[in-house]
Amino acid sequence: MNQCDYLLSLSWEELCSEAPQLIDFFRGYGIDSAPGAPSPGHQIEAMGEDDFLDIGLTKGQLLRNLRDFLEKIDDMTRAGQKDVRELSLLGGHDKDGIPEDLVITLRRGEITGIVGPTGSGKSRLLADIEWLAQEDTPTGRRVLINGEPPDPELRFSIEHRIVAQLSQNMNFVMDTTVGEFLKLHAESRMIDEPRIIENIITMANELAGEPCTAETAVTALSGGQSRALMIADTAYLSTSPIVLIDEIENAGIDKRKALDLLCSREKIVLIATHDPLLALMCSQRLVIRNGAVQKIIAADRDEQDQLESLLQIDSVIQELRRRIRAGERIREGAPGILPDILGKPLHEG
Ligand SMILES: Nc1ncnc2c1ncn2[C@@H]1O[C@H](COP(=O)(O)OP(=O)(O)OP(=O)(O)O)[C@@H](O)[C@H]1O
Repeated sequence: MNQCDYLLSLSWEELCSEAPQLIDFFRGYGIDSAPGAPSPGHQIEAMGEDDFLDIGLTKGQLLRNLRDFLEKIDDMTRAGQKDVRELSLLGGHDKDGIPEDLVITLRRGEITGIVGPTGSGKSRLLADIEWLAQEDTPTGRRVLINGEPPDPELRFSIEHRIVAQLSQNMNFVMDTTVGEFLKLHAESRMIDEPRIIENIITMANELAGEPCTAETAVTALSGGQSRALMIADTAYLSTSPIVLIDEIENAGIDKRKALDLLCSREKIVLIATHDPLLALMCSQRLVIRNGAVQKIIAADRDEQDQLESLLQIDSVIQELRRRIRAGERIREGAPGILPDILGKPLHEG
């Protein structure tokens, strides 16, 4: 029995647990689980000429659409499982054409920072990865997946994208609510789990601090809330194993939680940043100058100690921000703020 015949032989109840996406497919043609209806297969068999006229298809076309739909589900499942274990970057040249001495392999669960002066080429490096460059971008770099050049299907496919990009622009133009937006995204991924939407909203609220609900209009989200929602959405719904982030420093979100979340989902994360905290949270950082990676610095114990001190200072800034937002005055010696931290000098390095 082929997959299509098998699914048509299932009862509505069995279908609900084995292939819930098909329930909506059948409903789209008015074939629904009415009381006493044994299975969609039986209902299709019982349909007369007039019924097919009503839905504007012949029985053959309906079954063909069903097969196409099943193929699409298979495709998406395969894309989600596409096993990207490693991402390698091979050097091209800097802005003056001088060769870039770079061979690096990034693995899942690793966060790599990209640092360097304004205009040095951080976003360009992210774009090279997004395009899975093959000496065909201004830098001449090559990107390998699991040690090999990616096949063209992977490079140019819209559905099978293995790279998710979180850009600096997070403006929504859609007139919809957070819940509907996430539902649409989940449906487009053929994921039918209402809990996932709840989890994404809960996580976005943990990251942003200012809560939104499923009923909040996406156009009413602040910059920080939108960024937090996109990060949580990427972590839970995106099948892309590689995540690129261009600057989250000004978004007012909990950066460490955001990185921990992406890391826990076993993604390969690259983040271009000017923020010392974010840079130090990475497992390693690429230092870019004049369009080329000049140095790779791995995180070490000393820097992790510095990070702990910086995080304390950051928590003071966050607390100041919270109090100022709440309309409070800031007084010297206010509990929990200045004296605790200013007495602790940073280690010199
Ligand atoms: N190796 C290279 N060869 C030629 N052009 C390059 C190279 N690297 C970067 N560029 C170009 O230099 C310009 C600045 O690069 P980019 O925008 O990536 O800088 P950035 O570090 O992200 O800057 P910012 O910190 O301001 O966001 C872009 O036009 C980019 O295409």
